[in-house]
Amino acid sequence: MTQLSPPEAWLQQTAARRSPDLRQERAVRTREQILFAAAELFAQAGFQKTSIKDVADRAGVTKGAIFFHYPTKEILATAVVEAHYSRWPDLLARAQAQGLSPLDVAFEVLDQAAVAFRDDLVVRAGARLQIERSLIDAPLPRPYEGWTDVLATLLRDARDSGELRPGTDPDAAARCLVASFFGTQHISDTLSQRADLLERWADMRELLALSLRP
Ligand SMILES: CCC[C@@H]1OCC(CO)=C1C(=O)O
Repeated sequence: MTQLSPPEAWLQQTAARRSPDLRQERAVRTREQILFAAAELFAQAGFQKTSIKDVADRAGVTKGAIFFHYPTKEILATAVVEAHYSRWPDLLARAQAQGLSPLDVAFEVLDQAAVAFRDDLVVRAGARLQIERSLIDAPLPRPYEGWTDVLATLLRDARDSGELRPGTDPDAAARCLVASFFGTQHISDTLSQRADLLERWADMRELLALSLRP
């Protein structure tokens, strides 16, 4: 007697056969589910204290499903760090779409980054993994350089439009902005899990604006 598939399983198989995209959509959803579960655990416990089983349990999938999408924990951590950096181009585009001056775009994008570092789980996880990068045997993206380049370009535009204090080196100022933001979010994370980040960043931002504007 042939074992009949239960109607639900059969329907799913039929649907999958009918629209291969359904299988692909499900794979994309599973991949995202795993990434967010990993981000949650990496942000809370860090790389070494998070196991693939922990991620599987949190995502509600099997370990096999994880290894299918992310063959190693290092590859999974790299995907989280890459997702962290993938947030910034949209943030910059939104800041640039507001018709602000170059210097005001620089501050706006960092203001919004502060909100993301406080509220966005993937951003928080990526920041922690970068701190723990020496423990992760994988070629993670180099930290800080992307932000430094973007801010240096904005500050060069600010200089060229007379918006920067005369004699200010845009590249040096960009490095100072990155170091100031990094240190502010790191101290806030250590002391309050970033609960007070917006207030701390507002204090730092005020001092930086005073030193950068003519
Ligand atoms: C904007 C400051 C730099 C930023 O702060 C935390 C972190 C994670 O490594 C960063 C990066 O790599 O760009």
